[in-house]
Amino acid sequence: MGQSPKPQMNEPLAMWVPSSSMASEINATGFDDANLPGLRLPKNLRATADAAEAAAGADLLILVVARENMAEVVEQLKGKVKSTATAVVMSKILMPDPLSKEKGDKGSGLHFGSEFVSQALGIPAAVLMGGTLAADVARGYFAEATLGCKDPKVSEVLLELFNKPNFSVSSLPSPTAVELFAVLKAIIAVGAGFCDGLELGHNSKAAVIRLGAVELAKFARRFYPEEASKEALTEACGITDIIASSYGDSRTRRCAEAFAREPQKGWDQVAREKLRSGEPAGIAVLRTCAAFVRSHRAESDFPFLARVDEISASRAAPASLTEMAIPRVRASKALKVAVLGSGNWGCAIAKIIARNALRRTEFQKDVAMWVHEETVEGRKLTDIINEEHENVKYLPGVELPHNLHAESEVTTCVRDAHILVFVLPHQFLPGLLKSIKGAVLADAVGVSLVKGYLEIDRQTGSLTTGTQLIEAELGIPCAVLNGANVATDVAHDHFAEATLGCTSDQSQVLWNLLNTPQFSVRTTPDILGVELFGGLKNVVALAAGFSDGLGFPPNTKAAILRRGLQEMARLIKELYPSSSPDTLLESCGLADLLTTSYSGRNRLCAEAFAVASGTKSWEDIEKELLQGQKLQGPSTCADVWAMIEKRGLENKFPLFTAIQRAVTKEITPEGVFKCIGLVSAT
Ligand SMILES: NC(=O)c1ccc[n+]([C@@H]2O[C@H](COP(=O)([O-])OP(=O)(O)OC[C@H]3O[C@@H](n4cnc5c(N)ncnc54)[C@H](O)[C@@H]3O)[C@@H](O)[C@H]2O)c1
Ligand SMILES: O=P(O)(O)OC[C@H](O)CO
Repeated sequence: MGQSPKPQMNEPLAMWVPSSSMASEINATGFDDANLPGLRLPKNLRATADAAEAAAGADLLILVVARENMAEVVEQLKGKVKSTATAVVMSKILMPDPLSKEKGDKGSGLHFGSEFVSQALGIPAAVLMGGTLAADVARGYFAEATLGCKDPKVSEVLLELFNKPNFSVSSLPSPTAVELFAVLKAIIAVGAGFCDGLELGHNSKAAVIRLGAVELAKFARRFYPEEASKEALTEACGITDIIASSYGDSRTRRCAEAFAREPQKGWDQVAREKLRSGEPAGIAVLRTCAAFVRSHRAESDFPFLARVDEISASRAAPASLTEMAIPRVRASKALKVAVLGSGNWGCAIAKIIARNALRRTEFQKDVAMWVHEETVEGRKLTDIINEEHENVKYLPGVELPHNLHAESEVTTCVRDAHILVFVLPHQFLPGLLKSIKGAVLADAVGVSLVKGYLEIDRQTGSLTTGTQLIEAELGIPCAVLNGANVATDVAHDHFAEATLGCTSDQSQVLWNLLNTPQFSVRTTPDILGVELFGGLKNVVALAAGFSDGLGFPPNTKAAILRRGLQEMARLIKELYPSSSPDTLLESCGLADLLTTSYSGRNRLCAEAFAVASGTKSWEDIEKELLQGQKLQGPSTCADVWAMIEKRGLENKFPLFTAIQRAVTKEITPEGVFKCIGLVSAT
């Protein structure tokens, strides 16, 4: 490639296939029915079962070979490739490094595909990997990938070769950085598949994916400190690939789902039934990586990996995936708790709080819950809740603890309360605060579960968040709890995680109040980071709903979520430069974006909005689909947009800008994807 940097793509393109009968079939028909049924291959493609013949005279060798064929293909190529050629490896392969003992402590002990190919053929190897489920890429739907290439000149040529309007490629200077995420993400897809097989619901799945992503970043930092660039996680080879393979129909996820349903079948049988082949590639990656971690005696630092490995080796039951240690309780004075709000999430969290109050001596046993009174089938909602222990309108079918008391008088509810839990739709927060001002204890503490309260000063563009408003109006400190918490799943005790942003003096008591074995709370001092991630995901979830409404496949949806997550983090940094970059990987960040974008109300309504093609208003859709619950995305979006516009930041936030234009019908939902360059060829 050195002498001729621009490959000539108009010449016949040779493609190696595993058998001569397959080669003849493809050359005769123009179709590869085994791998890509129904799609005609380009006319200049010529199949051959002889790898050396396919590679003869080539400047560029694209290796996109199944794991089980890679060694054989490379063997056939040895000594037959041009010494100036470059390989581009797309196969996601991991093997134990045969040289690791000789390398001693310096050796990583793992061998990725690019290193294997480069060493065997004596030529440089780049990689190209991302959220690229093949069938959808072949059909022209938008997808994105990351090129890992050491040589900047070669990188330029490859970017030109691969970048298309519907296939967006960016580059990093290290192939290993790309492979670390794109290959090891298979372990996360195994965990995601287990969640699907166990039917754990979206919060649990988002929590499992988040735990996996955190461990993957930690693994990279620990064992590949030079290559592990922070960016790789938030590039297409990281977040996009993790999401596409955990939610799309990736082979690893599909097999793991089947294994969790019937572990007695074992991987071989599951793979035969689901893939018509042997053990899926992701399981080989999992085993190799787990053995490597054991050899470094580091299992206790990678509990997610260890647990997924135990389940896959039938040493633990699939259901143990989300087991958590039972927390210890510290006794102190009995605190009165008031829950302000009684909607879908209000009742689900009140159930947790009331159960913890019964168990733990530091809380008074009776918990008060303020209900915005209304009549349901001729009866007061407070009476129904107090007599039948069920909120039949907002959380039907879930029994509420008997020590939870519904109260319609808000000042009675907050009287003498030490802890005020704010959990109502953001649009009603200012009204509530006005009505309780002067009625709360001076040493009370607030904790806000409200997502999306962002008050923008239209003159200056300055921002007041919900916790800031509570502190200013009531003169009490306020913590925040946000996370991947679709309420109905939490109410049914499916495992979920949440992030508690609070000061150190509040953290123990609030954690004791909110944490349970099924609702795992992690604390951070980054209060505003937690709160803003919780609000901003409402906006990105609208784009996820548009993607579903328009029928876009998993690669495209994963790409829009990655772009959204980037803009969320960028806006938080812009507003609060001291916020922690680590908050993105807490439940309130990545995991909440996932659960909302796959099963939340914002997603649901935005999908309906896209399907209606401009014929329905948001108000009508909310009424039709949410049975009295509240949609937050469009109004949060308007607030975010006001902030962006006032500060002149449109260019830095193209996705938020485009979503606002679609929400207000200035452009179509499809226009959002076009505005940020996600164009599908179909
Ligand atoms: N539902 C979820 O899955 C979920 C999960 C996590 C966080 N959240 C967040 O929690 C907050 C509360 O959401 P929710 O799901 O409990 O509410 P919801 O969407 O179920 O909203 C209905 C609630 O609003 C109340 N209401 C209606 N008019 C009112 C008024 N004028 N004044 C005061 N209250 C009024 C209703 O009585 C009812 O309690 C929101 O910020 C939401 O984003 C929701
Ligand atoms: O249903 P949504 O879209 O309001 O999202 C619900 C929760 O915030 C998910 O954590």
